[in-house]
Amino acid sequence: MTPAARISAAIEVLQDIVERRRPASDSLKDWGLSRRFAGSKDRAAIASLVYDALRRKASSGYAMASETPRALVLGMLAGLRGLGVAEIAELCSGENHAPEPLSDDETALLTAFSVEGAPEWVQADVPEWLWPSFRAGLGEVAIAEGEALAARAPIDLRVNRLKAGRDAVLNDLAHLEPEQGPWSPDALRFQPGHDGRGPSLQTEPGFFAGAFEIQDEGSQLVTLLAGARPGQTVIDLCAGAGGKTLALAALMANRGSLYATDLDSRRLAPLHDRLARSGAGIVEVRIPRSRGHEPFADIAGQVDLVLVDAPCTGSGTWRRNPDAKWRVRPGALAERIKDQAEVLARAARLVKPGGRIAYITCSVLPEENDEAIRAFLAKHASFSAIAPIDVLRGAESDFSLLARFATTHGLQLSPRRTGTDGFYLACLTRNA
Ligand SMILES: C[S@@+](CC[C@H](N)C(=O)[O-])C[C@H]1O[C@@H](n2cnc3c(N)ncnc32)[C@H](O)[C@@H]1O
Repeated sequence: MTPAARISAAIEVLQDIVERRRPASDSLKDWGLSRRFAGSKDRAAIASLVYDALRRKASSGYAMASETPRALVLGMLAGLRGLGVAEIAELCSGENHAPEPLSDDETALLTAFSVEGAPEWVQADVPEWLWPSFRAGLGEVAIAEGEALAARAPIDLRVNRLKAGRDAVLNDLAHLEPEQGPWSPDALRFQPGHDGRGPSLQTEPGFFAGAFEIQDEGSQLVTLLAGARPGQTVIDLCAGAGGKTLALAALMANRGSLYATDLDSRRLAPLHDRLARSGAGIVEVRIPRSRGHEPFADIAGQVDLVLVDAPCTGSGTWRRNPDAKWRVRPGALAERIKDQAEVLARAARLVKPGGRIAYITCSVLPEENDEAIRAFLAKHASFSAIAPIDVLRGAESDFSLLARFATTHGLQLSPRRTGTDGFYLACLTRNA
């Protein structure tokens, strides 16, 4: 397919997303299945165009005075990809599956492309209903934070200390030009290419050998700071596919007991292969038999660390999933706040006196972060929040520079602040 035909395809996919209110991944998959002539490179390029258009949906719509799929794609080409109006006009020839030629209005809007005077939520590309909360969480610079969350994300990997050293992995992947991650000693980073795609790390021999896992550096950092130590008893209560379980096993140097579970046992399925690859021998996966069943009743009140990687809106991961930004509904935030209270209360029953709960979200919204901790502390007098500065002091490496990202009870990371996804961590201790 020509670059112009890919743009037409992206407009078509966006039309399907809007008309049928479908997740972008579903529309892209169907498009690919029904257009067998499109190769994998075409499909990847079209997906990249669609996701880039979604990143800047509000600002492109404003600058183009329209939110039609065509306006969003044209606006994205100018606003995000930096194409000049002449280049866009050349792509829009109307011939050989290229988009129709630009109208006079489109030419004028693309020439003057600007979001000046737009409401703040538009400039930040954040849903209007979420803006007050986003602004409260990120303060004066919230527009710049929104812009950073609307940019493309790099791909990070975590070197698996159980299987390899950082230098060996750096060496093995030298052909892909890795950079050292900005914070974690275990993190390597790959910048996305011009088309938004990164290297396919999952086909590298080192990946199959378990030398590394793909994991955003923010996720690595909050796990590092959770405070797991070799020899401890640790539960990963919301383990999902186990990204943090694997990191915990490495931090514990494969010594102690590490348990993983999830309310939704289907989410744990990929963990078994990942565990085998990683060499994490201390992990026991426990599956709840029914809702309300506690698979850790036998060790309740005896656990050193309970990691609560809580279900949340995912607002900190909008760089990786721009579709989710516009799909999240107000009801979902209220639901997640209820889930967070429930899972924290459960963690409180498991942790021992003097032990710790590490509460994590991939969100930048205060309702799911400091507010959730405030509500928990109000109901659990036997717990106190550990001051963020003390959480940093307890880490194995010097993370003191992160102290400026402290909130009332925790630490807030974000693409603009730390160059990572937007993660929140608060540590609580059960008073002895
Ligand atoms: C943010 S995801 C976990 C991601 C995972 N820890 C990782 O690092 O890849 C949150 C998980 O919490 C689970 N969950 C939701 N409510 C829960 C509850 N009450 N108890 C335990 N897990 C819960 C969800 O099924 C989901 O898998």
